[in-house]
Parts: sequence; C-alpha cells; structure tokens
Amino acid sequence: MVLQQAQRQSENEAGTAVRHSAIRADDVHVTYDDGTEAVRGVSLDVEEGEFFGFLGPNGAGKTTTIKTLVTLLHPTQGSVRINGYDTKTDARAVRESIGYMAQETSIDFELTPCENLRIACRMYGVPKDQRDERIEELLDLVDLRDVADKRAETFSGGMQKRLDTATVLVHRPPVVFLDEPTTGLDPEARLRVWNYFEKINDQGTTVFLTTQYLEEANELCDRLGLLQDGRITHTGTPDALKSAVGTDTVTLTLKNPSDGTRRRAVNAVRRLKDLDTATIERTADGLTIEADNARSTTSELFTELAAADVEVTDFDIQSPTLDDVFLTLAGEDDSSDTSTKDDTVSARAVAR
Ligand SMILES: Nc1ncnc2c1ncn2[C@@H]1O[C@H](COP(=O)(O)OP(=O)(O)OP(=O)(O)O)[C@@H](O)[C@H]1O
Repeated sequence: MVLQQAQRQSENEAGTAVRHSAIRADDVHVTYDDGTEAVRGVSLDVEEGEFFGFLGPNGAGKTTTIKTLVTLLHPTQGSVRINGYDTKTDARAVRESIGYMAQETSIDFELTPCENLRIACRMYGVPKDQRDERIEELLDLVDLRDVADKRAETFSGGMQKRLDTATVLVHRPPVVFLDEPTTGLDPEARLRVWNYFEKINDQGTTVFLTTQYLEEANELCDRLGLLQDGRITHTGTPDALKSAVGTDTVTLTLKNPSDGTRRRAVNAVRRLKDLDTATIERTADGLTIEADNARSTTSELFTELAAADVEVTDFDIQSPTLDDVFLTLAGEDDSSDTSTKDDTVSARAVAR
C-alpha cells in the first residue's frame, strides 16, 4: 500500500513529492432538527490511497459523519472537501467522484448481479460502450461471475455485500466510503469481503471505513480515527494507538531461576538498547519484562540470554490489542439510544 501511495504522489515544481488529501474535513459540526449534536468538531485529513478506519461506540456519530462526507447531510458548521471539491458548493462533483455503501443495501434482490450492475452503470453515467467491460471486470473482482445470472435473493449475506460494493464502484471512484459493510456477516464471509476491500485499495482506491469490529480495523486500516460523542479523540496507526495504551510484557521462565541466573538475565536484558529502560521484575520462575515494542526485540533478547548462559524453558508475550485501545481511549458507552435513528428525518443541517 505504501509503495502505491508513493507512486501516486505527484511532484511539485521543485521536484518534491506532494501528498493530496482525498478527504478533508475542518471542524465539522452536525446538529439534527431535534437538537441532537451528533458531530461536534470533527477534523480529518485522509490521503489519497489510504485505508482509513473510523471507529466508535454505538451512537458516537460515525454514520452522521460519513453522510456528511458524502453530501447526504451538510455540516451545520465547518467544511468538507472530497477529492478537492467542496461538498457544499460542488456536491455534484463530489458525488461523481465517490462510491458510498450505506448500512442499508442498495441492491435489488429480484435482479441478478449483471442487472444490478447495469442499473448502477446507468445511474452513475458510465458511457454505454464501456458498460459491458466494466461489469465483467467487477464480477471478477468480487468473485460473482459464476452466479452472474442468478437472482440476488438466493445469495448469502456475504455475496450480497460483495455485489453491493461492486455497484458503488462502477464509475471507478477514487474514494469509497463504506459504512459498517461487514455487520451481520459470518467470519468466513467477512474474510472474503476484507480481501475484496484490500484489492480495491491495492488498486489505488482511497477507502474510508466505519466499523464496530476492531479486528477488521486492525487488519485493514493504515490509520484509525476514534470517535466518541461526536468528537475524534485519537488518530493514529493501529500500532501507534496500541502502544499508546500499554506496553508489551514478556514473561520468561528460566531453567534454573536462582538469584545468579536471574541477575545474569537482567544484565542481558539491560545490554539491549531497546530494553535498557524496560521495567524488569524478578518472579519465582524467572523474569517479566515490560517495554514498548518488546515483542520486536525477542530474537535479540534470546541471543543475548544465550550468550549469558541463561536457559529459557518457556516464554509468553502479551501486547495491547485494539480492544484495549478502545476500552482505554474511547471508553465504553452503550448508553446512546440509536433507536431514534431515521435516515429520512431531516437535519437542520440538510440542504436538500
Ligand atoms: N435523523 C436523526 N435525528 C436525530 N438524531 C439522530 C438522527 N440520526 C442519528 N441521530 C443521533 O445522532 C447520534 C449519532 O448517531 P450516528 O448514527 O451518527 O452514530 P453511529 O456512531 O453511526 O452509531 P451506530 O454505530 O449505532 O450506527 C446518536 O445520538 C443518534 O441517536
């Protein structure tokens, strides 16, 4: 992904690489008619080619934000630019340059994948002479060629999601917004859908994904934004967020955990530059070592311990997970009542 991103960077006159924002939000607020302040000052800068994940508990404002980014809502305050176009003054250009997969499916279950894609081509204005080729290409991409002429109502949830995503790509948009695209899918179906999202990102598409599945965010996303109560509380790579909430803990069981062996082991750990400030505790069986990125120093650690004649009989490494990030940074908040959600309810912020 990084390589492709680099290839997509253009150069300015001085020959310096210039990164372009695919999605840029500045201090966006959205207040619904009933006074609900769903989004309270969101700023975002997602680069071309990035796979960006937007995480947050129920009711945090993810869907409201995504609808604002795709021009279905207008900010009460603040501004959004997508692919350089302002969502308020250039809404049409924005829509032509994006794909948006809402939580609710947009496919017609009575029609086949081919028919659904043909309708999408018409809707998105794909030139007639390019439609057949585009449909063939997408059927291959989402692995639905074998069932291209079967009605979608007979499909599994995963197949329907894949078809749904294909329909938002017919016009080859450079940016795709996916709102909780894998909710309700079984693990196998989810994996296949992930594979497909990775493919479109590898082909250069910027992906903005909201999800409640932390594993999904961890697997797919280059960078994450954590949303809580309508505000982004943290952004960063999955690894950076994980190391922000805790350190790695290495537990060593030593063959002969005498005072002398443990002393030699402590000295061996201290000799490693990355672990020289680690917190080391002597335990009955050996040692525990706590340090940022201790996981990545394991092989050097074992070499150093062997050189010090310390024999390790067992070891375990625990690292923070995105669950820890979520619980620590975003906190648990199931109190928001999302039952009032209604896409047809107009917002004070909605212009149309
Ligand atoms: N049309 C609406 N009118 C009034 N309030 C709304 C409307 N839609 C959403 N809300 C409220 O705005 C807040 C943010 O909702 P939103 O759907 O954006 O959150 P979310 O993070 O996408 O939640 P979920 O994960 O449950 O989809 C919630 O308090 C919700 O109840």
